[in-house]
Amino acid sequence: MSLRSCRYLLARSFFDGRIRPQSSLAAIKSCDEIPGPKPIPIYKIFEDLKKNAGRTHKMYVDLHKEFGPLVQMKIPMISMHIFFISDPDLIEELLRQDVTHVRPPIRIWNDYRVRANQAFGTLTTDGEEWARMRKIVDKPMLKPKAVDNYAKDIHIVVEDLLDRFERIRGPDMIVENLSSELFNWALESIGSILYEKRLGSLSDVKNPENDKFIEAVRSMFATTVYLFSLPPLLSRFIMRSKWKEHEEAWNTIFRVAEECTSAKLEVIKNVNRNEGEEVGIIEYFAERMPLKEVYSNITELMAGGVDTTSNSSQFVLYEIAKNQNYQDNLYREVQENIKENGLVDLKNMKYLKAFIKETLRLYPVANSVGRVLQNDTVLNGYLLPKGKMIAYSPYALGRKESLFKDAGVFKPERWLRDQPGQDKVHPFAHLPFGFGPRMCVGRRVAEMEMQILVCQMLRRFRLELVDDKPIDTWCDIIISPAQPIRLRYIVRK
Ligand code: HEM
Repeated sequence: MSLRSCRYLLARSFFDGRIRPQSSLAAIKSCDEIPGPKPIPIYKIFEDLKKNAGRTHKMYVDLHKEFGPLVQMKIPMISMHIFFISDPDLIEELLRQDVTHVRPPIRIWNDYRVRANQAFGTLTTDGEEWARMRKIVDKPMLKPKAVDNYAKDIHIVVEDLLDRFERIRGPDMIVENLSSELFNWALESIGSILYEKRLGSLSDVKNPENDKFIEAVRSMFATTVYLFSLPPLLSRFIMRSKWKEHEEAWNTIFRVAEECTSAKLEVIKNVNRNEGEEVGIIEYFAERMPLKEVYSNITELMAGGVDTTSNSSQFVLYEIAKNQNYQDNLYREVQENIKENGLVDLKNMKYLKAFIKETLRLYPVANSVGRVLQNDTVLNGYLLPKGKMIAYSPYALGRKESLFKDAGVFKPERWLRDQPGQDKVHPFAHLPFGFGPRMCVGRRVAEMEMQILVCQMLRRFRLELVDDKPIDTWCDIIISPAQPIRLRYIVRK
């Protein structure tokens, strides 16, 4: 940015009142002065992608170690200019003042919707359209009372998973392919909430459509890594086969979700409701948004509900098996909170919640959470112009020693506030679900699914690691285990 345009932005920001009067004009620096690596030329993008395959989350750790809490990255040929922050005070300043909640779009996802004549859902849209839809989606997805109503179904799905584990365990008590089992469980859980019916992902005779959906979500994320940093037209031209794979993945995702949604809409047509009667999610949406948006939002919720909860749950089970003393603590808490109806009362389970929080600190699903600045903004003494992208990496924050003592150590106690001598954690140092009105809409469902999974799993099994080989993380848009997690499931007497 030239000095002239920088001065112009500064002057404009003063008039707009976005720079506090005490900030002296001379002290505010241009964003060009923010430290960062040398811009990647376009011909090196593929080399860079290859070099960092699966490790972009670790790259963010390295970036902040080398360049500090505010870093800039540039790919000039495609006009990509993004800032990364890892100081929770700055993250708080940014997210609290942000009233527009515009996330950097993943252009190929949007491009697919336009080309396939599909509507956008809350995941892919912004501005007034997003705000209108999000208001509708929030109620059945985030309101605690609404989410409590899903507990019974989530519980039944977990029990089916555990019955299945007992059936498929080998003589050595090992369940192979945990990731596939948990993908199916997560799909079954979100399906039971959205469609109020069972999809059959956990039965021995499976519906092939479920496998196709799971594979399509995996492929959609995996191909996104290659395609998203280029303009859609260019990536379609240069990486034809990846584009085809990406498009086919979305076709399957939309087709399977649409078939389930249409079947539910057919059922709803024939139901006579009493005034004020509680309705399910699809009916609730259908009364409040155009049909095309019902389809797109249900599709995005179904797709968003699979890899996220399943990968996090894999890490939760791994840490339980790895830390037998923590497993004992968890089991004790579960036993103390069994209600008369046989279900576990999740409300008071502080240790369980701390355990899941600690898992998401070390293994957050989202690689980065970003916003597009809607105003010229001064952050850390630099002027960041309107329209620029800014992001934080939950993984880099979680691994930062200055924010978490013994950052590499799994220690659920750090989240128990009533324990003496606990370090105070900055509230903006741990945001695995994002923050504010744009926060993950599936958060409460995901938390409840994981909590019920752990409780019921521990009531039935003691978990043990098969071997001591460390498990690394892999990242393609979302973070997952780099190696298969192999556990023994020993039935409790
Ligand atoms: C451990 C589980 C999960 C994690 C860690 C997670 C994380 C996130 C994060 C970081 C965001 C971006 C938030 C922001 O920009 O501030 C997000 C958005 C979103 N998530 Fe999740 N998620 C999880 C589970 C789920 C589930 C189960 C669903 C579906 C039921 C879901 C659906 C969505 C959707 C639709 C959005 C976009 C919302 C919007 O932009 O308005 N997520 N999630």
